[in-house]
Amino acid sequence: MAPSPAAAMPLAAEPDDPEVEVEVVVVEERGVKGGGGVAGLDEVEGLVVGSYCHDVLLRGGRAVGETLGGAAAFVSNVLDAASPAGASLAVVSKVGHDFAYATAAAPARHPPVLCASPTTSFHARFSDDAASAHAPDRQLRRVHACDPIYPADLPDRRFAYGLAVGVAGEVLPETLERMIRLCRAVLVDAQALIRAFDGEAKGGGAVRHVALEATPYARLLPRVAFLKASSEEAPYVGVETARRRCCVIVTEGRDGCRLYWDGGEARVAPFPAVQVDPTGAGDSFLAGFASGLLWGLSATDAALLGNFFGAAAVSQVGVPTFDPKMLQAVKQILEKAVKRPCTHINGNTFTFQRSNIHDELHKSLQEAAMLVCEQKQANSPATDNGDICSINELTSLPS
Ligand SMILES: Nc1ncnc2c1ncn2[C@@H]1O[C@H](COP(=O)(O)OP(=O)(O)OP(=O)(O)O)[C@@H](O)[C@H]1O
Ligand SMILES: O[C@H]1[C@H](O)[C@@H](O)[C@H](O)[C@@H](O)[C@H]1O
Repeated sequence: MAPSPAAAMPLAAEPDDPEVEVEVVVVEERGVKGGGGVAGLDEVEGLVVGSYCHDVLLRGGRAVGETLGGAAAFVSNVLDAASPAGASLAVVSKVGHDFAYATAAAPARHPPVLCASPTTSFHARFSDDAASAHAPDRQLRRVHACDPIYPADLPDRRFAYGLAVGVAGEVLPETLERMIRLCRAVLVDAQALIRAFDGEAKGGGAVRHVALEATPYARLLPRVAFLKASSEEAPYVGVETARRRCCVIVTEGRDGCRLYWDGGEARVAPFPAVQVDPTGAGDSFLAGFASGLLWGLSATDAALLGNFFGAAAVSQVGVPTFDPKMLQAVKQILEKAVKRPCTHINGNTFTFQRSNIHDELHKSLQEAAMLVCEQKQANSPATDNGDICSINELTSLPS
């Protein structure tokens, strides 16, 4: 998998920023010491910033499920499961005293900060006719909003990479800027930047989108490595402008995803899934993608891992539990595929183009994806992932 110089892009560090220069040296030293994990990682730490939340799923006017939500929960779930040995994670998340999932796997591993305000909560109203893969599959209302995450809430140390994954406007522009200073490479979910909330009248504020260019986040884009948006969010991101500043990934539901960088683009094929709940697909995609970069894959190859975990996420309600056999199979595939003992997050540049192992990697992961489908068929609908109530109408959520 030789890096392609034509498609290489420098990391988003400001050359005159002394803080960032120090970080480059420290992380590269860690990376080349090697010998730790399969991809040669030795203590590569990631930073995930975004709050856990409560999700209430509604259909036909009534609640059909209540689950742990928040991109940080889905993202840390995938990164903990799929990263190579030697990679660790710090999660900065805020919840209120009413938080119902402190003992669920992700928050138990990465405890949130407790605030006086209530836990962020969303009502997701599913329509009966989400026919197109690109149609909005649900209407979201933010019912409660926990405190924002301030720059001072971030740990005062350096990270190999960071994921800005707010759901309710909690990642402030100054917090993203601090992340950029602390992390060698930052990956951002557009939903953290472009969500606005209509009047918080009774019943909460409907989630809508604003143009990224009109937000204070826009000026930070040249220092972001990857920006992920769903096809619904893409028009607000302005892909043609944004791709000149960073690599933009647009997820297209069951159709997979597309990557756009300055000078090229690629389509990455999806994996089969039995969809029961689309919530968290984008979050799981982004984390799968980041773990692909950690394994040393090019961006287009890493997007395969994004599609893989996006598909796995829609197969379960709430934060998914992965079959250990499936995870073992995925890691074996990656160990076999990745020969070079380095990670692109630790290198000086990212490469974007598909490598010559892309198709083979897709085929092998497809076999592992079948394990997810088999697991789904073997399990009864209720999953043990911290649901408040079990949901019997799972298959009636739109597919
Ligand atoms: N039905 C599906 N079958 C297979 N893969 C899917 C399906 N739905 C989603 N995915 C995978 O998950 C990725 C993200 O999905 P999608 O584009 O729907 O994100 P999203 O709208 O941001 O999701 P959410 O906001 O619910 O987290 C897709 O790019 C794809 O790889
Ligand atoms: O739990 C979900 C999930 O994190 C989604 O990605 C986000 O769009 C929703 O707002 C949130 O409720």
